[in-house]
Parts: sequence; C-alpha cells; structure tokens
Amino acid sequence: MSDDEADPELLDFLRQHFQKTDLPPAKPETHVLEGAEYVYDNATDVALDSQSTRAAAAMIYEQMQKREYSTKTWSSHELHPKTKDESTVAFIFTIDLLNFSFWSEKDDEERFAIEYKGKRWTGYWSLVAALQRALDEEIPITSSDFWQNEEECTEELLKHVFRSSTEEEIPMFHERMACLREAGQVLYEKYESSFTKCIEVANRSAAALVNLLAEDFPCFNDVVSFENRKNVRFLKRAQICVADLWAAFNGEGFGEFEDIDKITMFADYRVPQMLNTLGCLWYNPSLANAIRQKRIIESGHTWEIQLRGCSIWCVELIRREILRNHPDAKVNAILIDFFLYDTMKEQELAGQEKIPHHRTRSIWY
Ligand SMILES: Nc1nc2c(c(CN[C@H]3C=C[C@H](O)[C@@H]3O)cn2[C@@H]2O[C@H](COP(=O)(O)O)[C@@H](O)[C@H]2O)c(=O)[nH]1
Repeated sequence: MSDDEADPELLDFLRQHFQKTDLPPAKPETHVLEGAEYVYDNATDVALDSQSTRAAAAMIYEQMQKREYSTKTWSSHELHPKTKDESTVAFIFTIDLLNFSFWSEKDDEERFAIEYKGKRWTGYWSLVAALQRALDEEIPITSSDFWQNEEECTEELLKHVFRSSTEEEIPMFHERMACLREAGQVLYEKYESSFTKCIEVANRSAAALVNLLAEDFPCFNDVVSFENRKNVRFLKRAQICVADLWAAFNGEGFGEFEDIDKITMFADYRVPQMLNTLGCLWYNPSLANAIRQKRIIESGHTWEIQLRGCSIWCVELIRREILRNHPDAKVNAILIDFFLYDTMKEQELAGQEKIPHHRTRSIWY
C-alpha cells in the first residue's frame, strides 16, 4: 500500500507515537469542517431538515447542470477581472481583504451604493465596482505598497475610492482601511510585498494557503469559541480568497490547488438566508423572530455561531448527497456555495426575498 493510500489517521497516530522520520509529511488541514460539525452537533437554536436538504441537493445539481455552472462562471460576472495574470491575483486579494459587511439598515434608495459604468451597484458588487473604478482613475488600489504609503494612500483618498452615490458611506470604512494597512505591512515584512509569494509558499495546497492567511494576517483569522471549544475556525474570507483564485484561474496557474475540495462553504450572511429559504436551516422561534424583525445579532453571539456553523455543515451534507447520486459530478462546496449566493442575489434583485438575512456587523464576513 503506498503512503498515499495509507489511512491518514493511522499515519497521524504513527507520527505522534513513533516519531518516525520517514513518514510522508502531514498534509495541511484547515479543521473548518470538524468545527462546523461540532457546532451542528451542539446547536440548540438552529437545526437542519434532512428532507429539505436532500431536495435542495437535487435542485442544486439540476440547476448547476442546466446553467453549466463551473469555475468559468466566476469570470463571466461583468465586474470580475478576466485576465489570468498577477493583476487579477492582486485584485482578488484586495477584494477578499475587504469582502465583508455590506448590508445597510437604510432602504434600497438610501443605502450605500457605487455608481460605475452607468449602473448602481450595492452589496458585494459595490466593493468590486469601487475597486474597478479606482483602477480606471489610475489609483493603485490593489497595490500593497500603496496601502502602506500613508502620504499617498490617505484616508481622504480612500473615502474618494469608496464614495457613495447616496448619503450613506460604506459600512466599517475605518475597519477596511485598517485591513489594508495591516495586510500591506505583513506582505512587506514576510512575502516580498506580493500575494503571489503567499501562493508560492503554499505550494499548490488550498488548505496551506488558508492556514497561511489565518496565521499571518489577523484580519483573516475568523475563529470563534463555542460551548467547550475555544478554537472553532470558520475562516470565511481566507477560504473565499482561495476559492476566488481557483475559480478565476479555472484551477490552473495561480489557481492550481491539488486539495481544493478541502475548502468548505463560506459562512457569510447570504447563503444561510438561502438555506433557510429552502427549508434546510431551521431556527427556534425567538431566533426566527429576531431575523424577521431585522434585529442586530452581536458578533460572537451563540445564535450567530450556530447559524454559521450549521450552514457550513448543511452545504457539506448537500455536497455528499449530490455525489451519492452522481459520483462523477464536478461539484464541490465552493461551486455549491457560489450557486447559492448567486441564486439568493437573483431573488433579491427580483424583489423575491421571502425571509431576511441575519444582521451581524463584523469584519469576518
Ligand atoms: N458564501 C458566499 N458569500 C459571499 C459570496 C460573495 C460573492 N462571490 C462571487 C464570486 C463567485 C460567486 O459566483 C459570486 O458571484 C460575497 N459573499 C458575502 O456575502 C455578503 C455580501 O452579500 P450582499 O451584501 O448581498 O452582496 C458578504 O458577507 C460577502 O462576504 C459568495 O460567493 N459566497
């Protein structure tokens, strides 16, 4: 039996108990999925409905087949970069440094919005539009050297980059500026001022790149305490950063990862909303009321952690159900997640949101 076929748990046991040096190096793991399963096993306010989850798996598979959903879908979005080069790597890193908390308490007319290419963009797309607009205006917004240069990259210039077409400014502006400064510093000190160096160091392992981001960049270290576990890792922006690279480069070049299927669903506020709308996620009445009434749920609150952990686990069950029925399906948690996010956004655009998403203000998602 080759080392690759050997039982990973047996290998771990041998490593721990016999310190044998000739064992193959341990493969990197993010431990996100086991944390999500722990939250699911101990959740008291959020539950999964197995019948709806099975039905969702069938619908998702059928729709993904019909729409030919693949990594190529990522670049097909109007605002996403199309070139397969370092500028796209830098663009993706910048997006996923800032990819959090776009929701507003104002109505659709008054909420933060970016005008770009004759359209009005909100939510995640407002961030992408703001970055594209800045690059069109010759502002090097995706350069880590620029983020570090406090003479050039002033608060005033960043306010200009994220200027809104309404009275409301981008949520958490100062937290976003701090993320850029911090990331610029870490890249300068440890990675030759380039995210492509991080990708090189991860040596084609998605899990290693996720762990590198969580360990070296504090603003990516999305970890919570729940019940008896101190270190439940959700790592949403670290994981979606790797997933965006993989999708943008169609699994080649800077997007080539031999363990990409270790990436889980990204615990944000849209996909849980979609899973709840599909009947897969069930909330206890007080939590369901809080969400319907759009009440703020504090970051780190047990409801929020249960929502996020159970969503990750639910998408894992959907993935397993699809592969059980279609063993050759080219489906992983990333593509299922992207599909659910895009579907939720289509419903929002069509004014068909049945149940609101939860409201937590945080830099983690
Ligand atoms: N789980 C998950 N969360 C995602 C995305 C995306 C966008 N990904 C693009 C890339 C490929 C896909 O096809 C999408 O086109 C943003 N978000 C998160 O949602 C929230 C923004 O929501 P709203 O304010 O309504 O736009 C915020 O937490 C943001 O971090 C995703 O894909 N999955």
